[in-house]
Amino acid sequence: MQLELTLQKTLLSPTRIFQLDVNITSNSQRIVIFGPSGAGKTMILKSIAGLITPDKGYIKIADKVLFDSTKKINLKPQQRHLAYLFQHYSLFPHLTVGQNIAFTLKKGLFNPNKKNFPPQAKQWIEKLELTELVDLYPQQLSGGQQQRVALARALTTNPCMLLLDEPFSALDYGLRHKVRHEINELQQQLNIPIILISHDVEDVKLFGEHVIEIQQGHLKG
Ligand SMILES: Nc1ncnc2c1ncn2[C@@H]1O[C@H](COP(=O)(O)OP(=O)(O)OP(=O)(O)O)[C@@H](O)[C@H]1O
Repeated sequence: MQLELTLQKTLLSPTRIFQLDVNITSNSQRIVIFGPSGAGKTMILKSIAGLITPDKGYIKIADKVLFDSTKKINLKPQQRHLAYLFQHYSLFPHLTVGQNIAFTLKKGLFNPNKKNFPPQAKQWIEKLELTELVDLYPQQLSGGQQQRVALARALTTNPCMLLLDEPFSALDYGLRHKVRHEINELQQQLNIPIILISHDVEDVKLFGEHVIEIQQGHLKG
């Protein structure tokens, strides 16, 4: 999928200034943005998702312009049709697995029904082999299971791209290896484009068809 991105953003804190200034063009279905902690990876991903607004820049995915500071285009996150999977999954602790997955599809104020899920939720519950877990709560799941629930919830909206923010960092070493390979297979099966950010070289090796290295807010090299 074609990605064109130019971003500039300055963040000021009392003790320092952080400047993000990057330019990325890619045709890859599997992009890894790699770099040390604090390099600006999450800021790039959140800018793509529409969760933070760059000072200046341009973001285009496929034929859709998501952000253009000169033309004052800034689509809302829900208009971008992207799914953002956070580092710590952000599941709702008071909702069951099934309700968590159905949550993004619900209309109105009430939580999703505990037993009847919309077809799009059912489809992902089955595909990600979560049928046996639908009645459990997030705290009753392993890290890998929570990860699958978060992924199912992200996929129910039919996103045109998955944004994965350090998706394996909360898992212990053994599970990280297993879940990394599961997600790799799933991405290939679904053929859904991903941008994955990580500071782990194993992610680069497995997912990095196009690797973008970032350091202190700038592309390396
Ligand atoms: N609200 C803020 N105000 C000031 N500086 C900020 C703010 N948010 C982030 N920063 C700074 O921006 C820089 C980039 O942060 P970002 O979260 O994008 O890094 P990262 O590469 O994703 O790191 P990590 O791998 O640790 O998640 C960091 O140096 C951080 O201190």
